[in-house]
Amino acid sequence: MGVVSTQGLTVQYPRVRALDALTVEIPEGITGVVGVNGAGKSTLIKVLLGLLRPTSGQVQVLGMDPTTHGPQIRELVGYMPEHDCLPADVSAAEFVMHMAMMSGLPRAAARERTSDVLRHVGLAEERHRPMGGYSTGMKQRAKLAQAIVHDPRLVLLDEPTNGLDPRARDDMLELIGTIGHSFGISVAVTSHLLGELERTADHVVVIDSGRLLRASATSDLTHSTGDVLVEVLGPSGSDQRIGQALLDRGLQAWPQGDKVAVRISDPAQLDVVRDTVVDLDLGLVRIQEIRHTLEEVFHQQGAPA
Ligand SMILES: Nc1ncnc2c1ncn2[C@@H]1O[C@H](COP(=O)(O)OP(=O)(O)OP(=O)(O)O)[C@@H](O)[C@H]1O
Repeated sequence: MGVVSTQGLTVQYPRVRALDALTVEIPEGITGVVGVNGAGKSTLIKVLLGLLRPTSGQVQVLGMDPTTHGPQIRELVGYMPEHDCLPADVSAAEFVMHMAMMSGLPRAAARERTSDVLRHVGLAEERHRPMGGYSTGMKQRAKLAQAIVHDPRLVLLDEPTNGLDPRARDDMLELIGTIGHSFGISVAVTSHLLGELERTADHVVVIDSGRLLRASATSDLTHSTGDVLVEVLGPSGSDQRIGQALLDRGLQAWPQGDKVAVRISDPAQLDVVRDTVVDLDLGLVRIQEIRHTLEEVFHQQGAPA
């Protein structure tokens, strides 16, 4: 069984049905929960934490029902809220330590875990400064630190890359990868950007208007296009030479940046590519499979991205 499973989960607000008969399984590992703003992602997280009672349907988080076992679930689950909710005049060290003790850790253990976790998220140096003076990226990392300080089995991250510049966003995604793959904490991370999580998430759940659009392993969605990208090392113009030589040998090839894309319909054609590079006395850097991006998959299907 997955870390989260829902059956026919419905949440009706007075005017909006935020979740509509949602049946989904979130397995161990890193799962991206993707949907446009208003799709119902935050509502799902609130139900999973036992903070919001569903109108109908069933939910299990780590095998427990949040409507009856909210406190037990919150002991084993970390939560990073979407919006800025950090007290401005408190330092990250004080705040994360406080959250660790709220989760039941004794003072000495809480202090040790706080210092470890702030180091993991890259806030070791700034940990004694009031968080009001932090950049958005630092605030997001402080929110992430409090979500994992009690070493949960599952962490729910609500739009952790919101408001970050591209570099801070990449750092955050890398950190999420480390939490999920090296620390062994399962992660459910929401995003309104379909393509953002494809390198980090093992699984993708796509929600649209409170309904499940798609749930599958990321690698199943981003399946191979059947084309490869060939990168060679040699004097300038080597990519054109290799492209022409491949065309001469009957392959379909076309330039892509400073590399050459080649259509492969038979695995033996990979040998032809390799031999052609050798015959031209060029260095073969890599032959790389070209995969569909998540955005391409969904745009082809006419689904929202
Ligand atoms: N407390 C509430 N009362 C009434 N309607 C709500 C409430 N919270 C959310 N909604 C509505 O429910 C729908 C789903 O909202 P939700 O916040 O779950 O979506 P989301 O996918 O997380 O989007 P966002 O990233 O913008 O928060 C939206 O139409 C929203 O306006």
